[in-house]
Amino acid sequence: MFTYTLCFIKRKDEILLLNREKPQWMGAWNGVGGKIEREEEPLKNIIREMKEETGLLFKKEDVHYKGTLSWSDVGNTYYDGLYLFVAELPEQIPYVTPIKTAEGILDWKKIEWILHHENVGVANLSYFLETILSDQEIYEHAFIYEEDQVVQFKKKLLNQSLESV
Ligand SMILES: Nc1nc2c([nH]c(=O)n2[C@H]2C[C@H](O)[C@@H](COP(=O)(O)OP(=O)(O)OP(=O)(O)O)O2)c(=O)[nH]1
Repeated sequence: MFTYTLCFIKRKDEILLLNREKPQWMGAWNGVGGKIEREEEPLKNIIREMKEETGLLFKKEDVHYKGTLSWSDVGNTYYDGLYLFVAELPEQIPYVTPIKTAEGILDWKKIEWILHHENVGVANLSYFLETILSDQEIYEHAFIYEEDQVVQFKKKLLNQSLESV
């Protein structure tokens, strides 16, 4: 069981990103999410975090599980991870941005923009974002970090449903 969740909210060709206000990766864009509370299911957690951070309340059916992301260091002194989701925002829901929140600034960004610009997203965004937005398969994305930078990345098909984590 991992500690965190992370979700990318999608509307047509844009995604809602959070410009992080705190370390690590302060000033970089990421999805929204947070820490899973004891005995909270990952899907429940991400729906709660999205409501808290963006004000948007999603139905379970609009939030899709996209696998996991894990991290450790070269010496394996730490290991943790998160559950990845992509949520579809129905087009009829109006949503005004940017919005300043306690976590940072939220803004809609063109998917093409974030995929094709290096160093605007948190350290590992470019390794997994395209996959989770366009690939129907579910993967485990495993990273080794050194001082918050990716030194190794492995991607493996995941045969585990969210219900069995
Ligand atoms: N892209 C990416 N996101 C990550 C990684 N590690 C990691 O925690 N996150 C995400 C998961 C969460 O959505 C968010 C957690 O960061 P945070 O510093 O705001 O966590 P927090 O303990 O304050 O949690 P909370 O109070 O918001 O519930 O960052 C990573 O390696 N890559």
